[in-house]
Amino acid sequence: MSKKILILPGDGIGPEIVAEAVKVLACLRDDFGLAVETEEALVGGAAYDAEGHPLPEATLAAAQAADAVLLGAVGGPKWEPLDISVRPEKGLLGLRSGLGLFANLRPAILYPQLAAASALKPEVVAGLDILIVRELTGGIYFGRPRGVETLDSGERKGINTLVYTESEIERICRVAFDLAMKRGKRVCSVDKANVLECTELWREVATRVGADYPDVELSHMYVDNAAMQLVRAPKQFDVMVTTNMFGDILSDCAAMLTGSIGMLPSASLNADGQGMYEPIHGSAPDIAGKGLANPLATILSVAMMLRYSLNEPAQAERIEQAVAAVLDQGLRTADIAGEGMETVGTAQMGDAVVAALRLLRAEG
Ligand SMILES: NC(=O)C1=CN([C@@H]2O[C@H](COP(=O)(O)OP(=O)(O)OC[C@H]3O[C@@H](n4cnc5c(N)ncnc54)[C@H](O)[C@@H]3O)[C@@H](O)[C@H]2O)C=CC1
Ligand SMILES: CC(C)CC(=O)C(=O)O
Ligand SMILES: [Mg+2]
Repeated sequence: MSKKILILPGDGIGPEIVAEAVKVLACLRDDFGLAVETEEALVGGAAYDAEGHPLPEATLAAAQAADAVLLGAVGGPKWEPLDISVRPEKGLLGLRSGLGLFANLRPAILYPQLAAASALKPEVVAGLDILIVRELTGGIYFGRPRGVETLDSGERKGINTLVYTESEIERICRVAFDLAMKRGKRVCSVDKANVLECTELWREVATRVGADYPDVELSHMYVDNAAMQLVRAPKQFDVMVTTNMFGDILSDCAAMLTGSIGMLPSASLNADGQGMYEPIHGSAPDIAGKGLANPLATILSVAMMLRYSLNEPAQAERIEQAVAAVLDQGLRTADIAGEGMETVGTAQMGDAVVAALRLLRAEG
């Protein structure tokens, strides 16, 4: 039976990069027998404009009914004047919480072909392969109370709250330890336990969970130091596990070690293995509509979908091989091009990945 994939292009560069990922999916379906069918729906600013809400009920229902969701990005200056409760980003957060996608996996892998594009010296990043495991449905992005209140004095007060229960911390830590068992057997739990009680609890629970994984070496690091260490000596990390906001920030930082934020895919998983897949970047309003965006993070997100939700690891590997092949050919969007290198646009890059896939088939 065909697996159902819901496609949510979103805003800004979202539709441009998703179109390339859909070409790749279509190639796997037509040339490699992948049994998938796709359906498209609105989310984010596009949904707000059409229906007055960034996450229409029909979109959430379609996402819940799908085997997996592929999302581009949401948001942009057009919707910034809106109240936060109806901004495009709220649609994304609603999807994450509505689907229970508490585990966000953000691999930061340096393709050797892009060593020169990394923000760090080649000898510091060669072979880089970090997995950031970010808690995605709790923490300060969801905590209550929240909002802006007006005090008796007339001054306004902004409030957001960092909240985690023990069970929320435990389940994300277990995901991190289980994944570490299949990788380098090291987990670094990132917190701010020196000042935030909530993350003092995080550290305690991470330590308790770690006791169930005697083969995994657990370390703890404050988030400020972790940001610095990522830039100083990133290869000390294998799996990093952290809160929603810290993981959001650290993964953008890690992206630059791989050459560009346009290279980092992600998987957001719930307890049933259902997932949403998206690049870690946003809607990039500065380059939207220009055909300049790098579609590889979105294409690599399809590979993660095949691996984590559709149980098609061989198809996932094909995509990864095809991406490596186009990089070998020297194809570069502007964000990963070295000085003086020729660049290609979004659609050319997507077409090249499809051509590389077809070549793999021809080569048997
Ligand atoms: N998952 C999502 O839908 C996310 C949405 N956003 C939203 O996106 C909008 C823009 O946010 P920013 O802070 O500017 O972050 P951004 O990630 O959209 O862009 C940051 C910088 O990276 C570049 N960039 C991003 N993706 C790229 C790609 N595929 N290829 C080449 N360059 C790329 C952009 O051109 C920009 O210079 C905001 O409305 C924000 O709320 C931000 C992050 C994630
Ligand atoms: C709406 C934001 C929380 C999205 C974001 O920056 C992210 O998930 O990386
Ligand atoms: Mg982010």
